[in-house]
Amino acid sequence: MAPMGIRLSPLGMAVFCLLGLGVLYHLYSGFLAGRFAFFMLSEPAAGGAEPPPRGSAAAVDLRELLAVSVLAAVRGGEEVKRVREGNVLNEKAKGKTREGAEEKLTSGDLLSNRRMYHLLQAAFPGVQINSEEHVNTADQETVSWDRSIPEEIKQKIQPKEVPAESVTVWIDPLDATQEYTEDLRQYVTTMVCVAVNGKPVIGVIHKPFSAYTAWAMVDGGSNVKARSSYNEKTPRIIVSRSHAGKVKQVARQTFGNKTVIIPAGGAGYKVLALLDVAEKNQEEADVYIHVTYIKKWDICAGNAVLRALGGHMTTLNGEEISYTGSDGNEGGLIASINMNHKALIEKLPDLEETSHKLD
Ligand SMILES: Nc1ncnc2c1ncn2[C@@H]1O[C@H](COP(=O)(O)O)[C@@H](OP(=O)(O)O)[C@H]1O
Ligand SMILES: [Mg+2]
Repeated sequence: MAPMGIRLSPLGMAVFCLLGLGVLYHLYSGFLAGRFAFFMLSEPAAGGAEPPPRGSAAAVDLRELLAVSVLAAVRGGEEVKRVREGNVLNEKAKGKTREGAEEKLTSGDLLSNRRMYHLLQAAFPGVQINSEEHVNTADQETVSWDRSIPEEIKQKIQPKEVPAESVTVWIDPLDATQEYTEDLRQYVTTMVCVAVNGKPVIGVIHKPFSAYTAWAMVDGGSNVKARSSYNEKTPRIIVSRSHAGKVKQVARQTFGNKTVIIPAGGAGYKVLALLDVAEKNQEEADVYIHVTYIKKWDICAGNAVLRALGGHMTTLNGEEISYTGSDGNEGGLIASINMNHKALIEKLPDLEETSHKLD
């Protein structure tokens, strides 16, 4: 039997060619070409977020967010400094911590918060912003961002888009308020943190009284680095001076009675103490430990900076802290860089047991 042959009529051939041309045109100019170009140009988003379609209204560029975060920390810091130098703090008590310490609020906190919040909110209206102080939305401060990106950020950081809904920004308009009221200016910082899907990705820590700013972005770059060495055997431990709880006992139980303990104000200041910060009023330490309850705006920026530089900040049980949802962190914290963080955690006493023994 002869093999079956397929014969196309001339009309069939023409239809077939037209269809082929249509497919080629679609590939060249349309949807797929755009998608291919996007994947060629961008790396996976920081924090594991799926990259949104390029140019989509719901996308935000992390490099732009970093630039605005630095600006917000600096502009907020101007208010913090102005109020302190004017000596009219209007100090109030806004409540008490769980341990019974008075939580203070000053005009420095409120004016800095107002500036930082409105600047970030106007630049990124689609992004969730959590700030330490209450924001009066009717009281719109018009601080706008001129969209300029500082040269150093442009050189070190590539644009990186993520979906706006994956981002949570945490603002601390004045860290170390207690020390601010005592005029211990060296401890005071303003901080901004950007979390993507709960992971801290961008951290900015600014010292308003010495015009020093540290920033870092995970998988991006930074203007600050780790020190060249740390003392892992007998680390100097930096701890809170005004919300200490049992941290000194925990540090001594872990590292011995001779351990050097440095009490200091501010979570931002204590993270900077672990880094190479050329600042005359900055102490140095090897590990930062905090045992009482603390809020996420106090620790997110430091966590992002440490993570970007290869360090760690976890709860005392070694769990990562998620920067979405509730604003509190219950599990204490331990922060280190260029050390075996897991080994540090294993050395810590069982906290439940410790708190019974120490009561
Ligand atoms: N037990 C606690 N409860 C509530 N806030 C706490 C806390 N311990 C520390 N903090 C806050 O964490 C920041 C750093 O604390 P410390 O200086 O004691 O290390 C301070 O933030 P603010 O100054 O921004 O309020 C402080 O209020
Ligand atoms: Mg704070």
